[in-house]
Order: sequence, then structure tokens, then C-alpha cells
Amino acid sequence: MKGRLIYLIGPSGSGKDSLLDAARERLTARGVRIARRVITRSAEAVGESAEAVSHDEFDRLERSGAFAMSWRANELAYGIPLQIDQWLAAGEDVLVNGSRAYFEQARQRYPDMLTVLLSVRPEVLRQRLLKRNRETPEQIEARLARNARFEDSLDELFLLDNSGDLQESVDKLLRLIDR
Ligand SMILES: Nc1ncnc2c1ncn2[C@@H]1O[C@H](COP(=O)(O)OP(=O)(O)O)[C@@H](O)[C@H]1O
Ligand SMILES: O=P(O)(O)OC[C@H]1O[C@H](OP(=O)(O)OP(=O)(O)O)[C@H](O)[C@@H]1O
Repeated sequence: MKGRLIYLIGPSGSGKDSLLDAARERLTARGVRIARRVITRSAEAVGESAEAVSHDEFDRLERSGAFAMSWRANELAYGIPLQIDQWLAAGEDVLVNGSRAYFEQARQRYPDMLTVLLSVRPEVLRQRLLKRNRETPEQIEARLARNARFEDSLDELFLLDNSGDLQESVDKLLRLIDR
């Protein structure tokens, strides 16, 4: 039996990384793998949950077929290691921190994927991005402007509002996965 891909998407600052970190133990207990992304961000900014590489190294990995999925956004490149296909083939569910712009390509490759769109009220989103303090104010405005592209353009997905308490969002995510 094949495992299921869970494709978590949402605006920058909606809380994808926070949600995955907070849910990690309970996801692991359910046998859900969390894909570790490869990102061309500094090791310092990328944290523990991803692998930082240079642009050259990223291009080399991409050319050699190391990624099941890869995309570019926000001046960065992101790759999901090919290993997820082995996990799925072995019947394990895999959760990926994905991209809205890559949604159709992901769905073509994984037609049965469960898509979860994390959302946050716009005024809360700007405040969270400013408070996170990882990007410059210009980069934050560019990320907020990017969201207009995706309004009403995505379908067949579950909405998960993360404007409130993070633990409640963890509970909602697990309920969606358990359905
Ligand atoms: N439910 C929440 N309540 C309050 N702050 C949150 C919540 N979820 C995330 N945050 C904060 O919002 C900021 C953006 O979250 P992050 O996980 O980095 O988002 P993303 O990975 O989607 O860009 C972080 O500073 C994080 O601590
Ligand atoms: O097409 P989009 O939906 O806009 O997504 C573009 C990229 O931005 C996010 O990355 P990341 O979580 O590293 O950035 P963030 O922390 O700023 O959201 C998301 O996970 C994608 O990799």
C-alpha cells in the first residue's frame, strides 16, 4: 500500500515551520515522516529543520536528480529529497512544507495528495513577519504582495486557520490527517 503525501502550504509567516515543529512528536508517533528541505538560505537562518546549501550545490543536486520536487521563490531555491518516494512506496505518509506556486506540479506527481492551506488574518500576518525579524522590511512587503497571486486560485484543499493558538492548530492538523 502506498503512503500519502501531505502538502502543507500557506503564505510566508502563516506558521508552516512553527506548526511542523510543534506537531513533530505527534506526527512521528502516527508514523508520518516530515521531509527535510534543502534550501539556499544561510545555515543560521535555515534552522534545524532544513539543510542549507549554496546555489551551485543546489543546481548540482537538482541536475543529478536528487529531488522529488524543487522550486524557486523569494530569491531562494527549495528541494524535497527524492527519499520521500521511497517512504511513500513503503506505505509511509510524508508531510512536505510546500509552495503554492508549485501546487499544480506537485498534484500532477502525487494526484492523491492531501493539501492543507495554512492561513492567517492579513493584519496578523504582517505583524508575525515583522516580529520574526528574518527578512528586511522590503522583503516582507514583497512576500505579502506575492499572496495576491494565489487568492482563489487553489482548489481541492483543506483550510487551516492559524490566527489563534498554535496548539489548537496542531490539533486541527492532526484531525485532518486522521480523517
Ligand atoms: N499560532 C501562532 N501564534 C503566534 N505566533 C505564531 C503562531 N504560528 C507561528 N507564529 C510565529 O509567526 C512567525 C512566522 O512563523 P513561521 O513558522 O516562521 O512561518 P512560515 O514557516 O509559514 O513562514 C514566527 O515568528 C512564529 O513564531
Ligand atoms: O509559492 P509560495 O507558497 O509563496 O511558497 C514559496 C516558498 O516560501 C515558503 O518557504 P519558507 O517556508 O522557507 O519561507 P517562509 O518561512 O518565508 O514562509 C514555502 O514553503 C515555499 O518554499
